[in-house]
Amino acid sequence: MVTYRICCKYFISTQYLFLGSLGRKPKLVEKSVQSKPIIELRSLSKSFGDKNIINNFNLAINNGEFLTILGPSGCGKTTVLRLIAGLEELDEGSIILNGEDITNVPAEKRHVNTVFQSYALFPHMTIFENVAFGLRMQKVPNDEIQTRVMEALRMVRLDDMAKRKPAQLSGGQQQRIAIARAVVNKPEVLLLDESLSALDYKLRKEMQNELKALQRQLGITFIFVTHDQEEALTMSDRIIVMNKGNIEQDGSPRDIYEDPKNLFVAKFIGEINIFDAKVIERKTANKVIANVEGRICEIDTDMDVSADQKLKVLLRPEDIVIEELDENENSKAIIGHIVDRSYKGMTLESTVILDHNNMKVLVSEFFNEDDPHIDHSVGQKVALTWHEGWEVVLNDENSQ
Ligand SMILES: Nc1ncnc2c1ncn2[C@@H]1O[C@H](COP(=O)(O)OP(=O)(O)OP(=O)(O)O)[C@@H](O)[C@H]1O
Repeated sequence: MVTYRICCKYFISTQYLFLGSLGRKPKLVEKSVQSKPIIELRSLSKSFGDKNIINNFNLAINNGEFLTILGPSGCGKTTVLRLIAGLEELDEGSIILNGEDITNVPAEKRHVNTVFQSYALFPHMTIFENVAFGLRMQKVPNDEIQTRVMEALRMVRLDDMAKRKPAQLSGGQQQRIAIARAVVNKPEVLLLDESLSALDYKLRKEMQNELKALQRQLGITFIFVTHDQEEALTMSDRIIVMNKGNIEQDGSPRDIYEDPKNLFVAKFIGEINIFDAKVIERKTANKVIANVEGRICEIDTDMDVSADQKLKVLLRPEDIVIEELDENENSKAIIGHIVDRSYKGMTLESTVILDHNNMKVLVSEFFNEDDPHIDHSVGQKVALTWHEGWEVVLNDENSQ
């Protein structure tokens, strides 16, 4: 444990220093998925009574992709999933699976399977019979059922539990059985609706890794629905952020976290500090001189801006550099004082109140015992700047 923590600290702090010297965040190696769409949702609309839930919803999901639909409760995530599964009828639009229009194909004939939040295992049946159920309904021969069920159970590493009943399994194991029951039908697409939300924190973390590994191993397209942003960032190749039935942003986890397109996405994913800024003048094609909370500095933007235009500058807690105030050295910084400080394992978090407007700013520093700057304390006057180029700049009028 100690070695692990030291390694982590070393990795993160060296990465952090390396980044600081480069002035940009590290490149991640991202898995490539086939760019051929397996599912196309074309202009979907759905209302319940007179309440419109989904309106003109368009999305192409690539073959082999782990796609997460993320959004607040009630935004329509499950409705999208149920429309794909054929469990709800569309008002308008069409659904294409592998080039074939399946809009009017009944749920049981679609090559998609759903794993729900409640695993819905039959309590009186053995694990084997639970997994075999769909195949028996399809009148698959017995010897083939035997082979396919055991193969699916081996895949989720529960083949030694085939004779048990669901009540004799833990929550995580039951969840794996629900997945085995879905994959035994060899679906082209697996739909997972809040499938991990009933698990406790530790098990949930383990299952996130297992599910991701399983998806890579199976090569099946996964469409995963969650309102948990951390889960979405950890597991997905691509995230769709939804709000009130619309797509706010469609991108890789890194795009969504580091380059949110609007304030809704920025606030929904992780912590963010939102500074008011006013344009002074353009300096180069992608740099503007601006007044950000009283700090005259350069910000990165190629937006078409004019003098005095209001902007928003968005900074994650880890983007901000916090230093002890030295009036001579930090005259170009934003000034405040620390009101709270908390240890988070690999990071130290400070809450800073800005002197000029009492705004609360959250700052996160990677923990490094050798760094004297980490020695800040509550009450201390501090100067805030940020790693050049890490800011996200939004138009004030677009950022509502
Ligand atoms: N069968 C239904 N009849 C009437 N209203 C429904 C029905 N199903 C869903 N709704 C409504 O549609 C809206 C979207 O529901 P949906 O379940 O798709 O949201 P969600 O984003 O998945 O939310 P959550 O994260 O809470 O599950 C909600 O206001 C919900 O009350």
